[in-house]
Amino acid sequence: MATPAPALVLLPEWGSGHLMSMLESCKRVLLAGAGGGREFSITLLVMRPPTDEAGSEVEAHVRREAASGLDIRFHRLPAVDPPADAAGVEEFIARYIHLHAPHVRDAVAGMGRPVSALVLDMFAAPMVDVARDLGVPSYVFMSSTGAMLALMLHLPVLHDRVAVEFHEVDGEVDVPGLPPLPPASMPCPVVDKKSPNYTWFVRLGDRFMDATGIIANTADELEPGPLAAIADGRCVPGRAAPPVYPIGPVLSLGGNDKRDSSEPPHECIAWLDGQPPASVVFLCFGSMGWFEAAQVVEITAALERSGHRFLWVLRGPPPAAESGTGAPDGSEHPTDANLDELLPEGFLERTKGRGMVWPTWAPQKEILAHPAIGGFVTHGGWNSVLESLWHGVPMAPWPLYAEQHLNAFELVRDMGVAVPLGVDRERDNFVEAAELDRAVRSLMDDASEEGKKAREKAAEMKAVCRSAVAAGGGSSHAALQRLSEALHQGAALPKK
Ligand SMILES: COc1cc(-c2[o+]c3cc(O)cc([O-])c3cc2O[C@@H]2O[C@H](CO)[C@H](O)[C@H](O)[C@H]2O)cc(OC)c1O
Ligand SMILES: O=c1ccn([C@@H]2O[C@H](COP(=O)(O)OP(=O)(O)O)[C@@H](O)[C@H]2O)c(=O)[nH]1
Repeated sequence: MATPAPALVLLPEWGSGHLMSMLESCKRVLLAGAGGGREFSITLLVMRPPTDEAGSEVEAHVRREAASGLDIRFHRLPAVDPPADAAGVEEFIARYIHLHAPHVRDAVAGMGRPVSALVLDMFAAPMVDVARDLGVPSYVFMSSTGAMLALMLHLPVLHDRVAVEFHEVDGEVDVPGLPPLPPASMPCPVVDKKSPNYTWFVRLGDRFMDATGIIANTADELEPGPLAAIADGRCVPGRAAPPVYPIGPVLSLGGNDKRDSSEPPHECIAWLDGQPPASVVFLCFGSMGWFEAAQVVEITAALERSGHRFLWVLRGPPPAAESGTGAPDGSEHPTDANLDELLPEGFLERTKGRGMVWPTWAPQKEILAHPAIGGFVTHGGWNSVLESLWHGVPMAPWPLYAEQHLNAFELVRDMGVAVPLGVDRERDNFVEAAELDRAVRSLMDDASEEGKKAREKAAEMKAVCRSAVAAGGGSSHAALQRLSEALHQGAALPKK
């Protein structure tokens, strides 16, 4: 009897940005392997998400992927009780995932076939120990930037070197491979060293070092500085980091992404069809972004003043925002906005013909692909950034949560694909109307030198992204081949 194809066993965090980006990346491994005579199968370990909303999203992904025709199996892990005493979101996620360790162990041990990798979400990195005990390789999947990866690997070193809070540092924070970092660009989980979130991030960075490899949704040419720093062993002096495989950009597909060509276009797309090329600024803030009424007023004032055409995805507060009882994993989604309540009187009439406000989930990838889009005001989530770069759209980053302040810094200062937007981090990332107006003009005005540079750089990055994943010489394609080979070589039957 033929030996079954070795398995890639995936343990994603349940959030769509993490789960789909890991799965899409591993599907590429599957397809690359099949082309090179290296067969793999995928088994996705499904944790019961901590909220019903996340549960329904995961189920929708499972149903769709089960019907994809690829060799993807789903293994539901037994439910565990969520930690009741977690003080922060990242702590909650990491601890909740870690409680599944015995079930992950049982699932991998019982695969009944060689295992090429236990592929772990960044929040699941401590489970490299499970893989080691079973004698199978472990890979961390980094759904964020190479810069965030360099920072996380370096964090245990920074922890020893920098005794004070980062905002108390005199000057900037040095992370190998990055320009000196203003403390205001540090990611949310590390801004308070007394928080268990910080402790977890130090621990996660440390455990990344014990993985067999790291799969990253980025490309060598997009982030040469941080990726070289990691490869040269500069992030943790005296210790070589695991090999990093930058196989991106992998654009993650969500549930609403695939439109049948026989369907009429989405309303946003139909509206864009009537706009001149590169004339519309698109504003959209990820799966969790929403604004208080006072901020909405500032945005409307800026959009009225700038005079530019706009498509604005405006969402309302999540149901729990009023009661202050958010989801423990921080994943509560905004509601559909009530435009009559949120927008100042007369705004829609005054901007009629040149502006559209869309109050619910929008087809962001399709929108960014539309020729009418000339710029993107984005929260700077890494998936949104990759989608923007894929289509050569310059950005103005408005970071809101997670690692997005770091992403914003990298986009403006390192990659040059974005114009800066002044965000007041002390005031819940508030942006004044005058500042948004200035940034939109800078991004969109033909005469703006700053915008011109960002547009040119974004166009360059579009070419870079596409050539990186191209067969026959693309750096990400080559990384995928190296990864496929390493996975093929490393396959081992789990020890019982
Ligand atoms: C990458 O660094 C961080 C990521 C997160 C984080 O946490 C999270 C938790 C959930 O339960 C559901 C989620 O969807 C979710 C998403 C999330 O980060 C997003 O990940 C994207 C990449 O896949 C992207 O980079 C976005 O910018 C993120 O918003 C949290 C965190 O600390 C708060 C991180 O440092
Ligand atoms: O109205 C929306 C809002 C978001 N997205 C998609 O949701 C993902 C957001 O991921 P990102 O990493 O940018 O941010 P997160 O939501 O995880 O913070 C991206 O693929 C977007 O295209 C979308 O399609 N429509």
